[in-house]
Order: sequence, then C-alpha cells, then structure tokens
Amino acid sequence: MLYAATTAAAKRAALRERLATGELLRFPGAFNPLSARLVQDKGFEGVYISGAVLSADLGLPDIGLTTLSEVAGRSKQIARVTDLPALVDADTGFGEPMNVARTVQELEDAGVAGLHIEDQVNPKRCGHLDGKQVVDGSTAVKRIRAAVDARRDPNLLVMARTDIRAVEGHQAAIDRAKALVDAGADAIFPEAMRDLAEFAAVRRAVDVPVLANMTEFGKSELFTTAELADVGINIVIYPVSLLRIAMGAAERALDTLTEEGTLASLVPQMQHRARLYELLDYEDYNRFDTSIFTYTPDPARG
Ligand SMILES: C[C@](O)(C(=O)O)[C@H](CC(=O)O)C(=O)O
Ligand SMILES: [Mg+2]
Repeated sequence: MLYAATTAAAKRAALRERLATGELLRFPGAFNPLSARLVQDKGFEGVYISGAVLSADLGLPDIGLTTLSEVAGRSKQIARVTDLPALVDADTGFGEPMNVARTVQELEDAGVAGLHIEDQVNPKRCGHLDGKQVVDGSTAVKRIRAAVDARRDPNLLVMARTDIRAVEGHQAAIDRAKALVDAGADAIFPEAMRDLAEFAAVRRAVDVPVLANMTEFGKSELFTTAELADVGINIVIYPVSLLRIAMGAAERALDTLTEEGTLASLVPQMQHRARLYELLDYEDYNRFDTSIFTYTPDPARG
C-alpha cells in the first residue's frame, strides 16, 4: 500500500545479483507509475523510464528540452511504486561532467537502480533518428568518470550509452564501448545496432552487461528475447512500446466515439475497474481505514 516496501538500496543490490547470473532481464518502459505496477504484476524483471516517453508525455519532442528536475521527479514517482529495479534514461547527463555528477546524485536520491548517460552532444536527439552528433572520446569518458565518482551507493548501476554507431560506424562503437568500460561504466548500451551480429560483437568486446534497445520504428530490427539471450545480451528495453500501444488504442477509441456516438463497443477492450483497483491495492486502503476507524484506545492506559 502507498509505496513499494523494497528500499532503493535493496533494489540496486538485487539488480546487481540478477545481472551477475548472465540471464536476459526484460525492462519494458513504464509511461507512468500505474503502468510500472502492471509491469511488476506481469512478472518482468525491471522497469525502464524513457526520456522519449517523458518528453512525449509533456507534449514535447525528444530533443533535450526536458530538465533534470522533470526526469528526477518522474523517476521518483515510478521507482517508489514498484519493487522492481528502475533504469532511467539520463540523456547526456544534462551537461558536462559537473552536471553529470549532480544528475547522478539527484537520480540516486529519486530511488532508481541504474541510469544511462550517452555520448551525444548537447542538446541530444532521439538515438534512432538521423542527424545526431557525438562528443569526442575524451569528453565521453569524462562524463562516465564523473558519474561513477558521484554515486554514493556503489550498487547504483552507471551505464554508458554510445550513439556513435550511426555517426562513425560499428568499429567506432566497439572502440568507444571499450573506452567507456575502462572509464568505469558498469554496463554498455550500444545504440542503433543494425543486426544481431553487431550486438554480438559488442558483447565479445566488453566484459560488462550489454543492453539492447528494442524500440519500434527505429534502426534495430525487433529481435525476440530468445535471439537476444543467444548473443549474450543482459538487459532488453522496450522504451516507448507501452505508450505507443496505449496511444494507438486511445486514438482508435476517439474515432469510435465520433463514429458511433458511444464507447460501449469498446468496453470489452478496456481494463476493468476491478483490475485497476487490484493494481492499486484498493482493498488494503479499505482495510486500513476500517482498522483505524474501529481502533479504540486502551482505557487502562488513559
Ligand atoms: C531509448 C530512448 O533513448 C528513450 O528515450 O526511450 C529512445 C527511444 C526512442 O526514441 O524510440 C532512443 O533514443 O532510442
Ligand atoms: Mg532517450
């Protein structure tokens, strides 16, 4: 009730343990706290907090307009309602090394289990669109060094994302991934890999967990969890998928309302009120109210 019982420190430790097994962990993007509850209820291993979703949610394109406070606020709202580890998209870290350090501490305070910092120039662009630019190797590793030094919980997962593949090619991505790991990155997010062989090559090049981004309408094909596990990927994110599904359904519903003058035909597709209440632990709140209401102070104790 109210918030998840698992502490941020426990979630971080649990994520480290799960990653050490080498199994593939699935992190669907939660577009709000309620959808994070659903992700947990359905048995997934973690929730992803996407920058693209946060900006879209605010009616903005994903071009570096959101602020650290907005990302930290949304991270806190999501992290506190789930026992699952949350991994948040920290974009470029909102500036250069000093800003990155502050970003890490703010997100750590928000209760996330991990975050990724990318090597795009400020302001960043969606990783699957053309026209993005990356910083030089020395700036990229300084961001990661700053991030690693800034965390207070050594279990906070600092993941380095490199966007260099789409700009300078796959070999550059391998070289940069190695340099980022040398700088202290706990995991690598190679953005916009073209095929499984490219993921496999990154996997072979570094000895830390590797993330695959299965975002739709992007540059990577949508591989199955079995295919990704086969090449040794450790975390897979579906960053915007649930938002896309929900928005697709919302758009169709608005058309139906216009065409039919009622939403009655769509009721079977809606999440039932009872199911919503189940996800919200509604019953526990009733029990809480009842127990407080029937509570009587012990007369003997005055
Ligand atoms: C992962 C990502 O950084 C995000 O913000 O969710 C985006 C997703 C997307 O725009 O599809 C990305 O740059 O890949
Ligand atoms: Mg992003």
